Amino acid sequence: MIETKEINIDGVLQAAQKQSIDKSAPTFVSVTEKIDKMNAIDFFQSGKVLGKNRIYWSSSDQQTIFAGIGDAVILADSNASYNTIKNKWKKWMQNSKIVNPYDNTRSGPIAFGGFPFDSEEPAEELWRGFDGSQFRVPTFLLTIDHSDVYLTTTVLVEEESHVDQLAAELITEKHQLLHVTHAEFQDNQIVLKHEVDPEAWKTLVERATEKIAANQVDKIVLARELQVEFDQPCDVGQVLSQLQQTQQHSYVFAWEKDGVCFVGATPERLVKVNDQKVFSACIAGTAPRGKTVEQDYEFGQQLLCDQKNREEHQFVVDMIKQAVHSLAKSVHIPDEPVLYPLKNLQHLYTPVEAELEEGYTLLDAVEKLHPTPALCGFPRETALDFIRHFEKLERGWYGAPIGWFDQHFNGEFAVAIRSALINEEKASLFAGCGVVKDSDPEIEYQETAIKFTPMLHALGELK
Ligand SMILES: C=C(O[C@@H]1C=C(C(=O)O)C=C[C@H]1O)C(=O)O
Ligand SMILES: [Mg+2]
Repeated sequence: MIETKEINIDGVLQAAQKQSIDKSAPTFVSVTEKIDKMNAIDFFQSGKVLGKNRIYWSSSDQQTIFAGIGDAVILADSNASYNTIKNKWKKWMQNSKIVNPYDNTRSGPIAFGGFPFDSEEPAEELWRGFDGSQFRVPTFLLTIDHSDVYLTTTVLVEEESHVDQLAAELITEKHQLLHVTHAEFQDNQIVLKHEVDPEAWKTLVERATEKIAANQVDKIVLARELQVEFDQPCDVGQVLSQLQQTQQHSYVFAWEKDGVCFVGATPERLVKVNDQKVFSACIAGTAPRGKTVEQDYEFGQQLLCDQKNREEHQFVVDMIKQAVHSLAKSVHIPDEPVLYPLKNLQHLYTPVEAELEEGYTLLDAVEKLHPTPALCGFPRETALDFIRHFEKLERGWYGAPIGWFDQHFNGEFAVAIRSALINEEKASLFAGCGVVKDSDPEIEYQETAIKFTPMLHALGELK
């Protein structure tokens, strides 16, 4: 049984309404309480009953986990402007009533969402509804930070709001979410699998290598799609549970909108900012895991010495270094990459640490960094142009920044790879790879095939 500390939500809402009347503007109300231990995926799953949009985020070390239900406040911009999102958030924070007795910003009001991979690509068929940049502050947010568990309730109170009714609704819904003893999960089963035109994709890789050979560009990241069908609507909670259990060292995320859910387990941090300290990461260059310890070691050593993979990696390091230097000081980047082991494959990894210059925020860093050569290529504009014209896939939020920020723009964004867009009985999976001058289309094809596997297994691939 979960006991929450008594907070007089009625009283807070009434005070907020007074504030709304005084300012002739709605008030952003956020109330945080500490609660007993609760499993975040159970919380996510219980949100299904309320029929509201859900979000999920687990940091790659699983020390910070969020699960959110409902849209209390939406920050969106169809042009995917970073500034618009920043300004909208600042405005809400100025018109707010925040009750958070805990000295932990992850427990207060937090916005979750993402920017598209390419702000100039319209959201069409597949990504309908995911146009532009979109963030939301969930009505109910469960935060698990190390061993502390919080529940933050957010609501807008307007001059005309019926606060008694609002308070009653929130209390009922909160009860429904917190008092689930057994969240129900359903096994997913893939019944159909379709790779979208692999031959055309290999031809495209060849075309990219020709462009590289002609010295028009150095690296282009090309992605492809794999479509699957289930025997019944896919249970996203079950997918998250699988990803969380199997994909260590990965950010596990879900962002649901009107029954369509973007889900993934990505190893790639774009940027994290905490009290002006910046952490970014260069992840590019890939090898499979070995079947034995010896073989695994051998593959790892080969990867570390492999010219082609080192080149793929170095473009990312050089660009991130330059971007971070433009808004931060005390930049620390090791000279050599190390291995980043995942369940099915291993990458070359170079961590980046720095201190953000005053006046810059997390969103400035995201804007500067995205898209890195890990997802796009180098030089950026030429690679982007190639992707726009020749890649068949509608990328949407694949390869894009997805993450969260708090009241003071502390937060974290990951790069949304190793991901899938789930729409009831159907899902599309995405995987890409860095094409450089020595790329062989067949080998790149196999690399993307391995990148699909974690998601395929989590979705219930037919064994
Ligand atoms: C593009 C993806 O991954 C990127 C490409 C990699 C590569 O080609 O070696 C490795 C990690 C990421 O930088 C993806 O997983 O979809
Ligand atoms: Mg590669």
